[in-house]
Amino acid sequence: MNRVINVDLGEQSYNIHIGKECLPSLAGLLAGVPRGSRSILVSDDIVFRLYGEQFYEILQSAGLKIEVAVLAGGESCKNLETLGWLYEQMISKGLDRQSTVFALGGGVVGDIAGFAAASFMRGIGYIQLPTSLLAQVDSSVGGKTGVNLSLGKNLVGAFYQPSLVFADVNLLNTLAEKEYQTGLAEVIKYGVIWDSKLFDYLETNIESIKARDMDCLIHIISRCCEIKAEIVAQDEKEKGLRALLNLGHTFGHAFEALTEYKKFTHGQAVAIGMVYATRLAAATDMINEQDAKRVTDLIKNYGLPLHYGDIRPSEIVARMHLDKKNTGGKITLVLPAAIGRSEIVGEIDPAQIEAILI
Ligand SMILES: NC(=O)c1ccc[n+]([C@@H]2O[C@H](COP(=O)([O-])OP(=O)(O)OC[C@H]3O[C@@H](n4cnc5c(N)ncnc54)[C@H](O)[C@@H]3O)[C@@H](O)[C@H]2O)c1
Ligand SMILES: O=C(O)C(=O)C[C@@H](O)[C@H](O)[C@H](O)COP(=O)(O)O
Ligand SMILES: [Zn+2]
Repeated sequence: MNRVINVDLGEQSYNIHIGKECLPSLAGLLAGVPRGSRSILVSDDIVFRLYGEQFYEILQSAGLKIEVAVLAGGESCKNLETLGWLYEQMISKGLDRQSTVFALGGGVVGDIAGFAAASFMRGIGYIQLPTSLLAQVDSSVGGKTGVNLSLGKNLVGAFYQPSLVFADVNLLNTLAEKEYQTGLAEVIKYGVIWDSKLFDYLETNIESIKARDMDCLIHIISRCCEIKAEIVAQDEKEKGLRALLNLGHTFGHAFEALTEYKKFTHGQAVAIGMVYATRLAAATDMINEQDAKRVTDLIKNYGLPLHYGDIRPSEIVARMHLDKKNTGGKITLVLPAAIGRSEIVGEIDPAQIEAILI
């Protein structure tokens, strides 16, 4: 039986299905997808090679006319050029306003395909089929779609909700170790911002989680999706509360952009960002030393990096000024106050940030 979590957004509400070896149940969930028009399965090279045929057959067996578009994949392809290419594919393959986009892959595919769906012919339906841990716990839920610019992450995009999220945890068996760790960074984030019990669970079950025990994964993915659904239902467009999901991201996005999206995965950059957000919180007595140590130790114990390397602190702070949470040129950050509780703090002095970037 799949776990089902509802994202309660009025007319835009949808379900997240999470299960083990649950692919056969997907076809039965597609009743609402219009059959008269062509749909498109968007994926990346690696995922399509592993799972493309299987998903293609499931979608066909549900009576859909399916076209395919395969991106090169990786963070450096999450840009306007790839988006333009995808629009051309959608036009040349005969998609129309009743068409549906199926995003099969990690967060990169999900964010690009979601934004293509949001903007193609002013918006068509889309379904998230997340295949990475990061996508199953975070990016497939909540409707943030978009692409990067060379100046900064996700600077162009839309809030646009999918009609279904379907996650088969068994797909994670083929995920490279670094990509698995990258998803764990976002999982740790949920523990720090919202749920001390989840944080304890991550500390206690480290060996089973590292070994990708399926029951642990179902527990973690379900809990992260529940938290995200709760936050998004209260603040879909990030007027306030939703910004908590950005813990570590203002630093992390700067690390990613300054290394041309090549040195760190998103989760690695967020992990380092959480270390520095925690350091800043400790320096301003917002969090006690013991909790601050627990955050950094957990990140380290899951094999994630703790330092950004040889980027100049002044450049990091300059990039942090481009973050979408800022207003009037002042930096806003999410800082941890305790395990399970973080706060959105505005008007942070850039010199204070630079001082902890050691
Ligand atoms: N929209 C949101 O709310 C949100 C949330 C978090 C992150 N993001 C975005 O998500 C992106 C990162 O996502 P990601 O970590 O999934 O990266 P990704 O999409 O690049 O996937 C990572 C790598 O894993 C491969 N892969 C994916 N599933 C696989 C599987 N089952 N087996 C083997 N290989 C597999 C991919 O081909 C890729 O090489 C970033 O661009 C980030 O900004 C968005
Ligand atoms: O869903 C959200 O809200 C998040 O902030 C989740 C983040 O993990 C994710 O990386 C998101 O894409 C960052 O959003 P951004 O608005 O800072 O670009
Ligand atoms: Zn993120």
